[in-house]
Amino acid sequence: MRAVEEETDHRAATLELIEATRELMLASATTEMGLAELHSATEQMRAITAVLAQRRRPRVLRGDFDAPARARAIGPEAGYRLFPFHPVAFPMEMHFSESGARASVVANALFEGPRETVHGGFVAHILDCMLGTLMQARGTLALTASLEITYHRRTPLDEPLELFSRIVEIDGRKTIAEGWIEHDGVRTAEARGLFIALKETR
Ligand SMILES: CCCCCCCCCC(=O)SCCNC(=O)CCNC(=O)[C@H](O)C(C)(C)COP(=O)(O)OP(=O)(O)OC[C@H]1O[C@@H](n2cnc3c(N)ncnc32)[C@H](O)[C@@H]1OP(=O)(O)O
Repeated sequence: MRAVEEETDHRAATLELIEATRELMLASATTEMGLAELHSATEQMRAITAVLAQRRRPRVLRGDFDAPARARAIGPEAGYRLFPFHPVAFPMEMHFSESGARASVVANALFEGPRETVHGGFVAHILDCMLGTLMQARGTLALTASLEITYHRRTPLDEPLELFSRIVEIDGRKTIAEGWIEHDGVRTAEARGLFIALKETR
């Protein structure tokens, strides 16, 4: 995979920290260790938090706005990782073609809504990311004005999911994009979004 963004050592170290945080979140939420281990782990985590909180920035680090466009210019072999510095965002890497985008993901236990099923809000988050980042990759600074999600069937946890998005129509500042999630070749959810290009430059 070709690296799209230049990373300073500090950003690279932050990436690793965030990856470790994701692993910690899953381990914490699913551990069946005994009381002693739970108390001890909590104490250690609070100690780590105290160290990290000594110097903070007000917001999570952001990726470079142009990085998706650079990935799209390279072609589908280039991967663009969304929200790499944000442990709560759904971890996904998008690949762009001339006309659309795709990604392959697996949703773990942290994203469960109904039993064994991805929460509908995370489905919307994933699809909004697929549509919005495709807009970004096309060089348009646009926000979601509306997003309609149709949940056809349950989107399963711990199973390979294929994500897709494409542009349907462009009319001045308005773009309609659609996206969908497939499991085993069957669509579980679809999205249709209206994006409005901002008047101001970023
Ligand atoms: C810097 C990095 C940025 C990365 C962005 C990635 C995107 C990720 C996707 C997201 O999650 S975005 C976050 C969720 N969305 C928002 O917070 C958007 C909140 N809404 C707004 O900020 C404004 O309503 C919006 C920018 C969408 C539109 O306001 P404007 O003042 O720019 O638009 P205006 O009111 O002039 O309307 C322009 C056209 O769009 C139409 N329009 C606007 N909102 C609409 C709507 N909701 N439904 C239908 N049409 C709508 C409006 O009628 C009009 O049509 P006409 O040109 O034909 O007259």
